[in-house]
Amino acid sequence: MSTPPILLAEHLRKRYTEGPQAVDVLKDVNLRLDGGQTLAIIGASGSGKSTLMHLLGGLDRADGGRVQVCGSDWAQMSPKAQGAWRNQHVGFVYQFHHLLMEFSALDNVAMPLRIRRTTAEAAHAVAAQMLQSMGLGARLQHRPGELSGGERQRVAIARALVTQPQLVLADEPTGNLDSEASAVALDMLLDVALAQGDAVIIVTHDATVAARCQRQLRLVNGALQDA
Ligand SMILES: Nc1ncnc2c1ncn2[C@@H]1O[C@H](COP(=O)(O)OP(=O)(O)OP(=O)(O)O)[C@@H](O)[C@H]1O
Repeated sequence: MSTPPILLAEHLRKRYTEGPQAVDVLKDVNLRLDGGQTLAIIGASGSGKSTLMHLLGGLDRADGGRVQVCGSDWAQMSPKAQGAWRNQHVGFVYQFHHLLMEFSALDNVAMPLRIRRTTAEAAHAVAAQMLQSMGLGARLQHRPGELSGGERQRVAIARALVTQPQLVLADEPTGNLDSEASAVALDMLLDVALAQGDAVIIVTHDATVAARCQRQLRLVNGALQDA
C-alpha cells in the first residue's frame, strides 16, 4: 500500500452562522501536500485563511468535506485522539508567539516533548539542540520577556518543530517582525523544517515570504487558485 499524503483536504466547506447573516467562508477547498513541500497561502483580509488553517490542524470542524493528516481524518477522532495526533504530527506557529511567559525558552520548547511524556532530561537535550539551530544557544534560560521580538518568534518556531512534526502550519509567522528579523526567522523555519522532511504551509500577506515557498495559492471566494 502506498503511503498517504501528509495532508489531504477534499471539498472542504465552512460556514459561520454566528453573525447577523451566515457567511460561507470556505466553499470547496482541495489540497494535497507531501513531505518536503512548502506552500504559501495568500488572500485578502477576511478571505478565510485562518479559518482554513484551523480546519487543516483539526482545531475546528468543517461543515463538509474532509481533512486527513498522515492518513487519519480529524472528524473520525475523539477530541483526546485529536490532541494526541496533533502533538505527534502537527506543529503550529502563529503571528503572536503564545509562549508561556513565566517559563524559560528551554522549558517552552521542551513542553511539547514533556506532553509526550519524554523525560525532562531528554526533552531539555532535544530542545537545547533545536534552540541552537535557531541561533539561540546563548538564550536557553531567558524568559520570553527577556528576548527580542525576533528571538521570541524563533523560540515559538523551535517549539513547533521540536517534535519533528510531519506538517507545519504557520499563520503569519513573521507578520509581527521587521523585514530583517522576518528573513532570519523564515530562513530558520524553512531550513529546519525541510531538513526534517516536513510539509510546510505558510499563510502570509508578505510577497517576499510567499516567494520563499515552492508553491503559492490564493484563497478567493472560498476556494484555492493558483496565485
Ligand atoms: N467565529 C466566527 N464567527 C463568525 N464569523 C467568523 C468567525 N471567524 C471568522 N469569521 C468570519 O469569516 C471570515 C474569514 O475569517 P478569517 O479570520 O479566516 O480570515 P483571514 O483570511 O484569516 O483574515 P485576515 O487576513 O484578516 O487575518 C471573516 O469574514 C470573518 O468575519
